[in-house]
Amino acid sequence: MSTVYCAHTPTLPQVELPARPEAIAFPPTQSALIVVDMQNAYASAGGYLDLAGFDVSATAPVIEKIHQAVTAARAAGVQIIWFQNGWDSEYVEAGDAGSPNFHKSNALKTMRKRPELQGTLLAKGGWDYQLVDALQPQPGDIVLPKPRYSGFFNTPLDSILRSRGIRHLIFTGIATNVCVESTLRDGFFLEYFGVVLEDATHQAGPAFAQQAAIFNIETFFGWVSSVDAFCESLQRTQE
Ligand SMILES: C/C(=C/NC(N)=O)C(=O)O
Repeated sequence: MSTVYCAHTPTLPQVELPARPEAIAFPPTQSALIVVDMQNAYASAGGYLDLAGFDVSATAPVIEKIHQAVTAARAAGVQIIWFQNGWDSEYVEAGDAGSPNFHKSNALKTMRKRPELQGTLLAKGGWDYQLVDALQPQPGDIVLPKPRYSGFFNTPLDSILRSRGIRHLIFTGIATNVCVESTLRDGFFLEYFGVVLEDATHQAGPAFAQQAAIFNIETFFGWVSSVDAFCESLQRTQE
């Protein structure tokens, strides 16, 4: 089966990553590994998703897979970008009743239902907002706060990427069907090549939400691979 190459990066050394629907090549120095919202809110018992009734019992292996992907990517010169989703503790950035986010955010809805949680969920400075202890940024990584599901909306992400010549985005994190898919889709419209490492992601909601997101990405917006394939491909190019 053929491999997809970006026509604008032909002279750089390329990593060939086995993926679905076909292999994709990317130059490590013009690629970013994006870790989406690996905060206590999304990955820890007692965090927002858990309190809102979503199952977070299977996030430990995802954290481990992300750790492996980040370590391999960093060693290969891939830019690491950590997203952190949330708002100021007064929730001004979340929007008021004039914003659909006010009505659709399950974090905001949970706090309206349980006023004792007000000011805790996804609030900057709090435990819920923090990245999980096992995944911590290192010098040279970029940490990007974002106020909505897509990492491209109202953030400097596009400038950060374009100023570094980055065209390839490799996605990990939670939730596959919300912030991962939203950002990958926006990236597609902005001419970024998006790959998701599926075993380093987890959905918010039932298993079919993961399957549908992966189907959408594989079929319409990007490519799907695994952490082992990613690490092995990077290793091969460094030998
Ligand atoms: C449901 C949800 C998902 N966020 C994400 N990081 O994918 C939310 O923020 O409410």
